[in-house]
Amino acid sequence: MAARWISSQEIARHDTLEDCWLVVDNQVWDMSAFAPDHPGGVEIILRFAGRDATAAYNQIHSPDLIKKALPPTQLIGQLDLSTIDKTWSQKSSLPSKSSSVRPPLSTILSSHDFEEIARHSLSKKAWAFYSSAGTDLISVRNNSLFYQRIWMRPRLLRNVSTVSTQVTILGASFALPVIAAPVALARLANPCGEKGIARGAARTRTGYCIPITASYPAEEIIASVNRDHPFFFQLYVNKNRASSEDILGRVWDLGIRTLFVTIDTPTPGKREADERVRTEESIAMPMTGTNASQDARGSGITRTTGSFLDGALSWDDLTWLRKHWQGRLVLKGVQSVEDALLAMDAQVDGIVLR
Ligand code: HEM
Ligand SMILES: Cc1cc2nc3c(=O)[nH]c(=O)nc-3n(C[C@H](O)[C@H](O)[C@H](O)COP(=O)(O)O)c2cc1C
Repeated sequence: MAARWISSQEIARHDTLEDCWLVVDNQVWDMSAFAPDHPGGVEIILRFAGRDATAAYNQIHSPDLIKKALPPTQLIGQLDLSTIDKTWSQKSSLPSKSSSVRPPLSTILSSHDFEEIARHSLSKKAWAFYSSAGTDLISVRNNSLFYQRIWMRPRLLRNVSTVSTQVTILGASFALPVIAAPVALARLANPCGEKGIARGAARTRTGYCIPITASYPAEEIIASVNRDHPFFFQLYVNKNRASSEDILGRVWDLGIRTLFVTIDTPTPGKREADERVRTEESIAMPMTGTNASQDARGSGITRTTGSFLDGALSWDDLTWLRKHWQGRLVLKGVQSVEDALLAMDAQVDGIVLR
């Protein structure tokens, strides 16, 4: 088949995650499907979307990798060299080394490494949001100290040549006894947002509790995963109960059967670091219908998106919840023995501490 010649101007128009073309050695590749799964991170691909990535690509990869990694159908043509103008040449030089370039995943050894890299590579606002905690940070600091009090008492001389981390949690079978917690607005850290987390969870057969505060609607998150996986869903109850009922119906229709209802947030926390860093772009939560904004007090994402939270929620509302949710019910955020006992009396299927 004759090569299709593509002008630099046309290539430049395909510069988004959903519609992402990239040039390597004058060949034009459609990276839209591969970009979110690029082992070197989606950001670097996005940075070259609609541009010539030859120099950056060759610094890292061998020339034939691209043909091995991408199906031939993604090769859509040849850069028409006669259309190269000044704008194209300028954009196609190597970008200066920026702190937003993250090291290869394989070099990250622990969650402390992740935290350190995030501190330097996230936007100021994203870092303030994810790393901040309530008021004087007393709970968050002490939580880490309490974790350090948990010690193992190893029993030895057991045959551990084959071990299995396989586990069943709330009726769902996982490869590891770990569930990724619901954390709002993952898109602040990466354009794939919760879709990326969901894909990773499905690929590694680990749990993920999709938050109502996600940056994508649950429908889009689930649709981006190309295999069956038992996802959980986290609900903050809305003052407008009809809105919560609608969400519960949507989540059920997606095949989700386990609901975590967060009960420790009758009102948004006072996250001071998050208040202090201005919100530069509009940040929406499609399922809560709220947007991050700024006012005289500051730019706290938690506060400005949390106006829907229902401070009137009480144990009596479990009857209402049961009426609209036939699946498993977990209460998230229990912090005292007394409340754990009340949860048992209410016959919920589980509790999450803190
Ligand atoms: C243009 C098409 C590209 C394709 C098809 C592609 C494909 C891949 C593949 C298959 C890997 C897995 C490891 C390997 O086999 O080497 C990888 C890793 C990686 N890629 Fe790319 N890549 C592309 C462009 C780029 C560009 C432009 C950069 C810019 C710096 C880049 C940076 C990286 C990095 C840093 C890794 C590290 C992986 C690790 O060790 O964790 N890639 N890429
Ligand atoms: C930035 C951030 C956003 C969070 N968003 C949510 C949320 O939307 N819903 C929820 O139930 N919990 C949310 N949480 C709480 C976490 O799910 C988790 O319970 C908490 O961070 C304690 O776990 P950790 O010690 O592993 O951080 C959030 C926590 C953080 C730090």
